Parts: sequence; structure tokens; C-alpha cells
Amino acid sequence: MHDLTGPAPALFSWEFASDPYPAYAWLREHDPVHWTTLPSGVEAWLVTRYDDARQALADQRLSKNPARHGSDKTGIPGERRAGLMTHLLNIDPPDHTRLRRLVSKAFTPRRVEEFAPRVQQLTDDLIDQFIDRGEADLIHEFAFPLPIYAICDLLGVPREDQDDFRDWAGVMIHHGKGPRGGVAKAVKKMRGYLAELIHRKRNDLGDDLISGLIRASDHGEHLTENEAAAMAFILLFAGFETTVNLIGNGTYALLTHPEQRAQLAADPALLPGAVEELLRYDGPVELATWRFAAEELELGGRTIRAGDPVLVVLAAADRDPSRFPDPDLLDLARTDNQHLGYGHGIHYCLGAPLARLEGRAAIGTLLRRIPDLRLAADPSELRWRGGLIMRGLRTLPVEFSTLR
Ligand code: HEM
Repeated sequence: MHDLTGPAPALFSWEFASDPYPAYAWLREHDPVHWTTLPSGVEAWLVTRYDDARQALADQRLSKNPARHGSDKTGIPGERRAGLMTHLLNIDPPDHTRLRRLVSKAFTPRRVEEFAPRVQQLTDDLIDQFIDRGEADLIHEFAFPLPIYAICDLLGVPREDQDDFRDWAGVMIHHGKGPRGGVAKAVKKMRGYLAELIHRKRNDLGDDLISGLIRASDHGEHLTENEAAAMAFILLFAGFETTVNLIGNGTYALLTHPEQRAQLAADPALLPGAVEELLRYDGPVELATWRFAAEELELGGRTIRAGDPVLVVLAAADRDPSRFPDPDLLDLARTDNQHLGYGHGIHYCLGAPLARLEGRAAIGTLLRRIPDLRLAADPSELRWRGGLIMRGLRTLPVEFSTLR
């Protein structure tokens, strides 16, 4: 149980980054829709209770497109909102409805299902590379490469170009060797590459997702090359660091809850439910992406003014005791687990079936192939990446026996 009687906790401090849950518990109890100043200096509402969060995620008066009502308070420069940034998470209906319908025709559950053997092979190949060494950093060597190669394969990026993507993606989340200021450069290179790839595929359609997008757009609904590039970019961008963190945070939670882990190892049928519980307990997306009040509205008893930025704190909602009994307990056998880790409403995660596939393959295979996997650092030594939206570890050092 958290101490809810003390003064308001400091948000966005170093301690907060490693364990934000006590602060969120305090907010849920005392100021559930909380006006705050973010580290960037931008002011925004934080929504922390489950019911308010679900309501906000489904409320179309909360727009995703700041340009629509001329109130961009995020501090994100205007030029980044053009080009690749005009994607699903930054637009409202009717554009959103059209683009989402189009991508859903290409990114079908069947396509994901057919992809399962490839994900399993990628998982095994990555484990093969460190299993004889007795130690590894599971973020850099496992959680990070798996989703980037998986999404590249799915999109139809040729294998010989995939290491470039790995490098650009690495720079984008500061894992790579590139300089910190290289993010804009990496995005630019990715944009150039995607535009060229889409152009090439128009004349040589294959069985991949980009070809599927082009085909879907040729059947009536229009998709410009810029929209196609933005779509490929958001699939990469939304599907990459999130999955890194599902594997990283999930494995970390299992390594620090040995009884739960033993229960899962003894009963692999628990795996699908276990991955959902890991998403609820310490999910990759701490705060949902920016929303802006298109008009004045009430939320959790507070008045949100037109133009105000609203951030729904998924991590706080998913530990709300009024929705989840014993919310701070990791219970891999939990039932009635309708968490908000993939969002809710029209922006509900498009890649959830792929994320589930990757999460189950990665975590299930790791536990099966390395039954004595142990954390090789004290939890207090581990560092969490300090972004606003995502929650994830910088490194996850592990050790294990090489005798098997
Ligand atoms: C465990 C991994 C993942 C988690 C936790 C996750 C979580 C989320 C969340 C919370 C949202 C909604 C954000 C909001 O409303 O502000 C979202 C949207 C989205 N996700 Fe995921 N995601 C994951 C993996 C993926 C993957 C693998 C892909 C694709 C390859 C993907 C593609 C998308 C897209 C395109 C959207 C925007 C949908 C829209 O606006 O209509 N995600 N995701």
C-alpha cells in the first residue's frame, strides 16, 4: 500500500522515473484530474482514474490534432507536424477514419497470424547469439532488435537494409552510437528511405504490408505517397519502442517476482493472460499521446478549457483499486483484466495482435530456453529512460548457467 496521507509528491523527478506508482496513487486519491507543469514547461491535465481515463480516451471532443484549433501547447515544433507526423495518432475523423480503414485492410489479424513462425525464428536466433555466454543485456541484445526486425519484415523492408533501420531506430531512442542531436537526421534518413521504397513497390507489388497499403489505396480510397510514408513511419514508431518495453518491463517484472515466474514456467497455458497482466502492471505506454480539448468540457469534476492539453495516464488508470482488486500485486492468473495498456476508443492500438504475438514469443521462449535466468544487478542500480510517454529500462543485465 502507498502512503496517501503525506504531501503532494514530486512528479517527474529521478525517483519518480524509477517508480511513479506511489505518486500516481496519491493523485488518484487527492487530485485525480491534475493540472501540472511538465519538465518541458508545458502545462497539461493528467487524468489518473480508470473511469475518467476510459471516458477521456473515447471522448471525441478531445482532439488529436492541435493544428485544428490553433492551440499547439506541446512545444513540438511545427515542421515536425508536417510530413511523417500527419499520421493516425495526430489526426481526427474523418481523415482518421479513412486512413485507419485503409491500413486495417492491409494489416489484418490473418497477416499477423501468418507471421508467427517468423517471429519465433527471430526470437530463437537472437537468443542463440547470447545463450552460450552466460550473461547478456536483454534490452540491447533481445528486446531492442526483435521488434525492429519484425516490423521491417512485415513492412517489406529488404533484409539487407534492415540494419540501417536498426541504427536509425537506435538513434531515435538513444540506444545507438549516434550523437544525441542525430534524431532529426535519423528521421530524415528514414523518411527518404521509406519514400523511395514506396515508390519502388508501386511498380513491383509483393506480399508485404506496404504493398498491401498500396493495393488497398488503389481500390477506391486514395492514399497519397506522403500518407503512405507517414503510415509506414507510424507503424515503425508506434510498434518499436512499445514492444521493446513490453519485453523489457515484462521480463524485469518476472525476474523480480520469482513465485509468479515459477507459476508461469509450470503452466505455459498462463502465458497469454500473463502478458496482459504484465501490460497492466508495468506497461510500455505510461501516458497516452497528446489530446487537446476542442471545446470546454467536464472531466472527473474539473473544467477543461478549450485548447487545454490532456494526458491520460494509462499507468495510473491500470493501478486504480476501484477497477482492479489489489492493483499493485502482479497476478499472472488475474481474470477480468480489461487494462488500458493499448488505449481505448478510435485510437486503440492497431498493432495489438502483433504486440501480443511478439510479447508471448519473446517472454515464453526466454523462460523456456533459459530457466535459470537471473537479474545481474540490484534493481536500485537499473536506470529507466526518462521520456514522457514511454516507460522502459535503459539496460537489463542478466546472467544464467551455460550448462544445459
Ligand atoms: C506492447 C506493445 C504496444 C503497446 C503497449 C501499444 C500501445 C498503444 C497505445 C496505448 C495506443 C493509443 C495511444 C493513444 O490513444 O494516445 C497505440 C496506438 C497505436 N499503436 Fe500501439 N502499442 C504497442 C505495439 C504496437 C505495434 C507492434 C504496432 C504496429 C506495428 C502499433 C501500432 C499502433 C498504431 C498505428 C497506433 C495508432 C492507432 C490510431 O491512432 O488509430 N502498436 N498503441
